[in-house]
Amino acid sequence: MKYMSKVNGGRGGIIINTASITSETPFPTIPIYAATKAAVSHFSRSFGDPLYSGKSGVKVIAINPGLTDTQILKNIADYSLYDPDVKVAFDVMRTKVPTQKVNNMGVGLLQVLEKAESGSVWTIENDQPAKRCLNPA
Ligand SMILES: NC(=O)C1=CN([C@@H]2O[C@H](COP(=O)(O)OP(=O)(O)OC[C@H]3O[C@@H](n4cnc5c(N)ncnc54)[C@H](O)[C@@H]3O)[C@@H](O)[C@H]2O)C=CC1
Ligand SMILES: CC/C=C\C[C@H](O)C(=O)/C=C/C=C/C=C\C=C\[C@@H](O)C/C=C\CCC(=O)O
Repeated sequence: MKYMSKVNGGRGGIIINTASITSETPFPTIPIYAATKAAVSHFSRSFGDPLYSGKSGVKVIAINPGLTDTQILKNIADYSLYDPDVKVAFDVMRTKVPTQKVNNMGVGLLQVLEKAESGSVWTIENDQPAKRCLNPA
């Protein structure tokens, strides 16, 4: 921000923070992970306010990916509280929710870069276009 800000002679820009759809709803299998993502989303909404972006010319935006086919989905044990039933519960959840291809994150990100206002949060899931996430819904 220090170097991007127009206040300091920078050119402005866009910061995209990666949250998760787990930031929007209680998520018992990964409570600490979900809480940190809620913080990322909330921080982006606040720091993206025109109070800051109006002067700096730097937009701050968050994205909430849904389940996406990457390595992190194989590392659930590293992120959950210790309980042998947690991995089972997570795997059951995964059978009920579609996992999107990584490519859709790239497509959705371009859509967000083109149209998102500073302070907005966007969900990208299920191989669908990016959709603005309103809070409260
Ligand atoms: N894959 C999914 O279903 C979802 C992923 N996300 C978020 O997307 C982002 C990217 O994750 P993925 O590509 O899915 O996972 P990934 O496991 O494929 O990639 C995560 C990368 O972060 C790196 N990393 C981990 N800890 C680090 C550290 N302390 N310092 C520097 N690098 C570190 C790892 O080496 C790895 O390259 C993460 O913030 C994740 O929480 C959000 C929602 C859903
Ligand atoms: C490190 C943890 C591994 C993956 C988390 C992943 O990166 C992530 O952020 C996204 C998860 C997305 C989940 C998508 C589906 C949500 C479905 C809801 O209908 C289910 C709601 C609650 C589930 C309760 C639970 O499993 O804890």
